[in-house]
Amino acid sequence: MSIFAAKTIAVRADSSRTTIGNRAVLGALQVALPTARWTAIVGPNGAGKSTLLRVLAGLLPTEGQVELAGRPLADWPARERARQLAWLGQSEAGTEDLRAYDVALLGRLPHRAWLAPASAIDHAATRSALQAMQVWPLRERRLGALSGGERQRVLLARLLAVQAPLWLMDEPLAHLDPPHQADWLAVVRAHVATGGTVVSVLHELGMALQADDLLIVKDGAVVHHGACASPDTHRALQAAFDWRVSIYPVREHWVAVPRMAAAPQSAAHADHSGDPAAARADTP
Ligand SMILES: Nc1ncnc2c1ncn2[C@@H]1O[C@H](COP(=O)(O)OP(=O)(O)OP(=O)(O)O)[C@@H](O)[C@H]1O
Repeated sequence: MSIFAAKTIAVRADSSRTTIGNRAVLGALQVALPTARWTAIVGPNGAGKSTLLRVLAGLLPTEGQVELAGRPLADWPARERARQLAWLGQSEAGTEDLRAYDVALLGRLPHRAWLAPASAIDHAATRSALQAMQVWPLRERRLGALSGGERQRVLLARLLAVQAPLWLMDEPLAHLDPPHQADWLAVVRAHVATGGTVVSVLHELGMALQADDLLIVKDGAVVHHGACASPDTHRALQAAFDWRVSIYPVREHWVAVPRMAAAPQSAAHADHSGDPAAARADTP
């Protein structure tokens, strides 16, 4: 059983400040992200979303403490931590000459002894991850020779191959077409349904609203953390984007539509869904 199963909080950050160089990028933060839920981190450009994700992953030092499953990150042996937390960064580079198969196999490194060859279990996990992302047929191709979407799916396969309970992902849907976005959502939902935890930075608000919870970041601060379906969360989301986004229900989902600055109020507030709840999240 995963050590996360007994914890209600998968990852927690309690920090007074995070700096990059001499620049304070994040202010004081108290973030506690629950186990077995999918949290999407959203906010305007430059708000500090990627920085926060890197802090949660222990990739960027912060003035304070980050805990993974109730234990300070610094207290985790590196290999054990790498088995618990799978990471996908934004615009990752450095493995362009590797075959897609070998890129996904990198996800198995935390499971392998130093310099030990990959085991049958490692190969099975790699194959299953590549198949889940529908890139098994591309396994012999170099990463650098793949399209943007194919490449992203190989990197997602590397994350899956770790078989970690916690996934931290920066823009996982980058370059993915709608069917592959839907497939990724299904993979995330299956992970969460079996007790896994997902934290992802997402720019596409319609996709972010499919998560369980939103963590809204603005100007280096967390301004809201709440359920995606909550009206309070919708209002906080709109406020974070200076009311330049409208939110409407469509069947069981929420959609977010950018609003043109000069659009007449009546047009910007138009609701074609027929659901009277549609208008409620649209007013400052
Ligand atoms: N290496 C760096 N050196 C200096 N400043 C940085 C560095 N990386 C990020 N920043 C700054 O920190 C702030 C937060 O950046 P971050 O990438 O976390 O924002 P973000 O919310 O993810 O933005 P975006 O939506 O544009 O991807 C920005 O003002 C950015 O310019």
